[in-house]
This record gives sequence, C-alpha cells and structure tokens, in this order.
Amino acid sequence: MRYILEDQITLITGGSQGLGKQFAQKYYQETINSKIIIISRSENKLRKAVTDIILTATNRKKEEALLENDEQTVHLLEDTRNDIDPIIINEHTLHSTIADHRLFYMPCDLSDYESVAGLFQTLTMVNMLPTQVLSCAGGSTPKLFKDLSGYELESGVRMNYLTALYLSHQVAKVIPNCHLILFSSVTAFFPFIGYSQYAPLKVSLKALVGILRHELPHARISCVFPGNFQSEGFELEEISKPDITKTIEGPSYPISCEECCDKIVWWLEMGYDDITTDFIGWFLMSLDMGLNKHNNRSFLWICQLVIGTLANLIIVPIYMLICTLQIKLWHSRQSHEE
Ligand SMILES: NC(=O)C1=CN([C@@H]2O[C@H](COP(=O)(O)OP(=O)(O)OC[C@H]3O[C@@H](n4cnc5c(N)ncnc54)[C@H](OP(=O)(O)O)[C@@H]3O)[C@@H](O)[C@H]2O)C=CC1
Ligand SMILES: CCCCCCCCCCCCCCCC(=O)[C@@H](N)CO
Repeated sequence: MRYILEDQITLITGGSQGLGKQFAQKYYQETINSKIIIISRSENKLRKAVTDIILTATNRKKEEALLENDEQTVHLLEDTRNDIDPIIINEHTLHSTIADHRLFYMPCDLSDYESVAGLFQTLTMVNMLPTQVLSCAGGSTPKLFKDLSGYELESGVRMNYLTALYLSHQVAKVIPNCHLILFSSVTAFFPFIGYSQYAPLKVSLKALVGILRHELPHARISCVFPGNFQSEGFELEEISKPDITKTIEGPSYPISCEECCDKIVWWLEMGYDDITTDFIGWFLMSLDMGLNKHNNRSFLWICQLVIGTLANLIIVPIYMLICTLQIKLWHSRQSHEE
C-alpha cells in the first residue's frame, strides 16, 4: 500500500493542535481532493483549528495571487476569509455539505469505547470511512512517579493508550484494509526518569503494532517514534519536567511541528513503517531491534542491527554507568535541598 497525500479520506486524532493539526494543514494545503477529518475532545479547539487551517491556506493563496497580480482571485479570497464556518460531521450532516468541503471536525473522547464505536457508525452512515487513520492524540505530564496524582496517572493511560487502542480496534473491525499510523515515542526504546505517566503506554503501543501486523494482513500499519518537537503539549510538559529528565533527553533537540510532520511524510512515502524523526531516535531504535524488527521497515535496518549489536556490547554499559551516576547525584542533591 503506497502512502500518498492525494485522493484520501484521512482521519486525524489529536488534530486540534500540535502535530495532528500540522498534518491536517499539510493535507489541506498540498492536495485538491483529499478529505480530512480532525478529532479531539474539545469542540472549541477543533473549530478554531479548522478556521486557522483554512485561513492559513487562504492567506498563502492570496499571497501567490498578489505576486501574479491576479486581482480577481485576491478579491474572491478576501470574501472567503470572513465567512469560514467549520463543518461538523454527525448523523445530520448532508451528503451535499460533505461533497462541498474538504476539512471536517468531530468532537469525541477517544478513551471511551462507546464513543469511538459511535464515531465509526456515523462515518459509515455518511459514507466517509477513512483510507488513512493517524492516531496522533497523546501527551505527557513529566514528573517523578510519587508526585503524580491519581488523576494524572489515569489520564496518561487514557490519552496515550486507550485512545489508540479503541481507534485501532474499530479500524480492525470496520476498515481492515486501511493505512493505520500510530504515534509512539522515542521513550518506547528508552523509558527513563520522569516519564512514568507516559513511556509505559508508548511501549505498549509498540507491542500492539507488532501484534496488529500479524493479525491484519490487509492493513498497512506504521509506527512513528518521534523525538522532541515543539507543540502546545510540549510547552506544557516543559513546565513540570524535572531537570534530570531535561538533562537526559538533551540529545533530542526539539524540532518544529512542521519539520517533524514533513520528515514523517517523507519516510512514509519512501515506504518505511518504523519511523524516527532525529538521529538519536534512529540510534536508540537500533539498540532495540529485537523480534518483529528484522525486516526492511526502518531505514538501513541491517546497519541498525550491526550498530545495535556492537553498541549494546560496548557503548550502552558505559552510558548506563554514567546515566545511573547522574541520577544518583541528582537524587542526593534533591535530598540536600529538602
Ligand atoms: N511533542 C513531543 O515532543 C512528542 C510527542 N509525541 C507524541 O506525538 C503525538 C502528538 O504530540 P503533540 O502534538 O505534542 O500533542 P499535543 O499535546 O499538542 O496535542 C494532543 C492532542 O490530543 C488530543 N487528545 C488528548 N486526549 C484525547 C482524547 N481522550 N480523545 C481525543 N483527543 C484527545 C488533544 O485535544 P483535546 O484536548 O481537545 O482532546 C490534542 O489535540 C502524541 O501522541 C505525543 O505523545 C511523541 C514524542 C515527542
Ligand atoms: C549509548 C546510548 C546513548 C543514549 C543517549 C540517550 C538520549 C535519550 C534521548 C531521549 C529522547 C526522548 C524524547 C522524548 C520525547 C517525548 O516523547 C516527550 N516529549 C513527551 O511528549
């Protein structure tokens, strides 16, 4: 199954902000026929995202028209700027409305199974079953385990695992021949201090992907393991993130959402299905090749196997000595401060 942006019905969870919104923007700007459906819990955020995406695209077209001295198009575009009415998909949405638009939103809490099943019923009813599904919803609250509240622990499981789990389940049942793209994290290869609310769920996604690839022979299942990138969620996580977490993840310098999205699209188009977004991510994946990875799903996989084997023997023990020492020192400094 080739990955192309054009001529698709693409469903993007977490499409109201960050990387999900960036993907929606890319499809909207770079295709003519593709239909895009963004999903998240907050209807307000979704409506704002749709308006933003259409405005940005319109402004860009206007700039192009201005450069070409095409006054008629400029006037036309100025009119559309004032009356953007974001389109919701529900059981009442008319087929003609769907035919006339390309970007839609559906509010849904994806960590509730019945809501996800309802969402797919609606999509079936309006004849908008997706050909590509991007499971971008997720996020972390980095803190020490003991400092997390019960609510934060639960929302980690809901946001990062249940959303993707329930979505994948509906995909398996309703559209078993589609392209499913799950978003894990580099922390799936190296879970470390500060990410207890998050990394275990991203590890679970990696396991789920392995199993779904066995069980769904007609689907294409991709798994993205991003390093840090700047998003609304990232800004928030920086506030509660312990220093030691920032120190350890230093080598994963945050890139922009746009760069991150473009890289992922490029790798998907190249046919890869285990995707990282920076060098350190690719390197950490090579340390974690293991079962289910010995194939050509990731860039230079044979090379990863060799590098991984050597590094696991030589570099990892040294690095882990240093890392353990860093953490020990940090703990003792903390207890002095108290
Ligand atoms: N930013 C980073 O550095 C990294 C991020 N990642 C992963 O990449 C993905 C995108 O990250 P990023 O752009 O930073 O995310 P953000 O935190 O900026 O956005 C998260 C999105 O998920 C939606 N969402 C959260 N919970 C639910 C739910 N229960 N049901 C439906 N929608 C939900 C939010 O909308 P709403 O609040 O309206 O529900 C929002 O649109 C995530 O899976 C993240 O874990 C991986 C590695 C690094
Ligand atoms: C020989 C071994 C060398 C090892 C070097 C270790 C470097 C670790 C880099 C980890 C980067 C983690 C990014 C997390 C992104 C993420 O998921 C969060 N932003 C949550 O959203």
